[in-house]
Amino acid sequence: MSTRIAFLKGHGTENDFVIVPDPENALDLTPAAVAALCDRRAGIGGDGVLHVVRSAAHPEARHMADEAEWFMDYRNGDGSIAEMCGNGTRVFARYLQRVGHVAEGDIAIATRGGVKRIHLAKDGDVTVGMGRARLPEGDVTVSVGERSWPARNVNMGNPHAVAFVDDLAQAGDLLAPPPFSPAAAYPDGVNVEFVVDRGPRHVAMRVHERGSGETRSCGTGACAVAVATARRDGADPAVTGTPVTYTVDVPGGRLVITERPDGEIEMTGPAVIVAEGEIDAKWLENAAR
Ligand SMILES: N[C@@H](CCC[C@H](N)C(=O)O)C(=O)O
Repeated sequence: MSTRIAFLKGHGTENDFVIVPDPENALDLTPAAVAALCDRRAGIGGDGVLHVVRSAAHPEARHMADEAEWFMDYRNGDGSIAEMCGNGTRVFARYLQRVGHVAEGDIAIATRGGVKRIHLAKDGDVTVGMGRARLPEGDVTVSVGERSWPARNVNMGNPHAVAFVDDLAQAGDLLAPPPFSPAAAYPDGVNVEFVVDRGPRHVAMRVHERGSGETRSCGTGACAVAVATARRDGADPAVTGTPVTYTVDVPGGRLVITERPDGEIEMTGPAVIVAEGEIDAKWLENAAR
């Protein structure tokens, strides 16, 4: 193995990622190695890792290789695997553009949540087709300390609980995952969004992400919030035949989410690469154990 492994660092509305290009899927990125890379003191630091692999070289993505050459093997900061990462898809696309794997315009990438279509402007925002939301039936409750709120269960490929609160400060320090019930609603854990109104079709949120803690933004979370807010507001594009757009402010910036009458959701926001460097392979090998 070479003694140096290339990496880049990027973010989308301050949801930040260590990008590890590994076209032939040669690296052994164990959960411990991912957690070490994401460690903000002893590692590089990030909410998660975007492992960049050719779809044809990854057992989970081979079936998508005809549609999308590149697979976003996303990992949470604690090393766990998640089905989807919305901000990650934008940053992943920006990386592919930067190194010349794709040109600006329309591209496709493979994710565990299926193939995602992305529109990549040269320097501007990136738009991702996020697919449809699923809204499983059943009451869900989330709590922080002594307070509890009813939450809407929204699945964007990954699970979300969306709670409307009076003030985002009610979410507290979010150092631990907010407890939820019933446990059966989310057998694999959940991302929890706390939401307040900011104006017509404009909300703000904070999020505690499964596997990463409180982050400055969550793209799938913002989509879940837009859909939950639309239904609360009595807006359903499938019924009215008219697209609905919400602006979702996150601590790290702003995302714009549109739900179309066919249920397809589009998310638009920034994606920035901030640095490139080399990882010491020996350090990573030790961290991987
Ligand atoms: N930050 C991401 C979501 C990442 C996955 C999530 N923590 C999970 O475990 O489902 C986003 O932008 O969507």
